[in-house]
Amino acid sequence: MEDEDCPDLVPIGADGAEQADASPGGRIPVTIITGYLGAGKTTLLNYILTEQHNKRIAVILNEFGEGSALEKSLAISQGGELYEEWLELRNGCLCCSVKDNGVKAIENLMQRRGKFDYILLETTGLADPGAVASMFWVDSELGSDIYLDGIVSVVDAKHGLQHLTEQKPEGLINEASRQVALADLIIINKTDLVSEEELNKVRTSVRSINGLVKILETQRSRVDLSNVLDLHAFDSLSGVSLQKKLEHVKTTHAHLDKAIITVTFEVPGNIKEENLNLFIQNLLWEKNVKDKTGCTMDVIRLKGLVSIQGKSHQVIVQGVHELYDLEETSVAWKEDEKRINRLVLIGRNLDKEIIKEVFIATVREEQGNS
Ligand SMILES: Nc1nc2c(ncn2[C@@H]2O[C@H](COP(=O)(O)OP(=O)(O)OP(=O)(O)O)[C@@H](O)[C@H]2O)c(=O)[nH]1
Repeated sequence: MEDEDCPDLVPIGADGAEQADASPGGRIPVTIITGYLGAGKTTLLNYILTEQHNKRIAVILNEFGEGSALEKSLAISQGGELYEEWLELRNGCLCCSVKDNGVKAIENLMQRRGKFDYILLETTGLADPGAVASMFWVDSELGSDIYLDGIVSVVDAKHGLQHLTEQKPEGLINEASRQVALADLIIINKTDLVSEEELNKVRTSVRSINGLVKILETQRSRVDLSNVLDLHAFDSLSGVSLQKKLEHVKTTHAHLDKAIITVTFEVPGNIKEENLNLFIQNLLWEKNVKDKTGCTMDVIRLKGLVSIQGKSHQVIVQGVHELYDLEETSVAWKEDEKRINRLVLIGRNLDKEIIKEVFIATVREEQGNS
């Protein structure tokens, strides 16, 4: 498919002419919608596009088939008119294909800047949303015009448990679990198809993977859009809400061997930025932090608020796979406030005590100083 086939605009609202308020800095948010096959992603997309929210939304559909490129159409009826949106991303290596074609598609979209103010990107049910997120989170050329707002993962209430608990051969990750691990919002959909007991099991399973994520339960992917759009999950604006969340997050326990879990810990005191970088790089890049059995701790998502020496405000730590970022938030440390570092890690082979020990050892020099 040629460049001009990138998604067109989807006018939203009574006449489609009104622009919503610009995002901070005039940048356009990107929300990644992920979830296992048939969970209800397209249903969610259609719901968002047809709800009233005073935004003009561009849609990217990212489909990969078995061995050949697929294309998919999405027809949106709005105000009696039918808009058909197309985007085809060529198949091949998943990450490269997503990256190359995705950036190109966005570049094309950017040329129409001003005509839309939100991007929704639906990944295929088998995609690693982390690879897609990395592309939007760090690309420096695009960084100034768009930003990753959040990852929304739809879970099928009926089949989700089976997908989440499916044992993969050694070394392979369960994609459904990874999608839950990376999510900033989980929508458990199709609740009409399950009993309360079954729903509890799915909810428990989701929570055991991701102790931080907000969970909504619904039918036909109908959710209050304020929970889905403008999450600011990857920028320092989320610092305020993250603080409360971190205080309540608990370390979870694996239901299965090798399952993805959430680990959280607190360490008081100020730390040096370079020591924090060292800790994170050992974990995410060098991968030299091991569990008791010698397995490498595999961190998929990292979030935290820390107290960096010389900084008057809390610093937010964000990580997705091997990428991470530190950014000062608008939350100032109060004069009499106890300085503290809180981290949440989601991944495999995580051992809370070992990670905490490694953290303390890496930042030790600065403990107790202010
Ligand atoms: N019973 C029931 N069916 C639903 C619900 N939500 C969506 N469906 C149906 O489930 C099927 C799959 O929904 P989609 O929105 O296409 O799911 P998807 O995640 O986009 O699917 P893929 O793109 O194939 O991965 C469709 O037939 C929907 O109509 C729900 O809450 N309850």
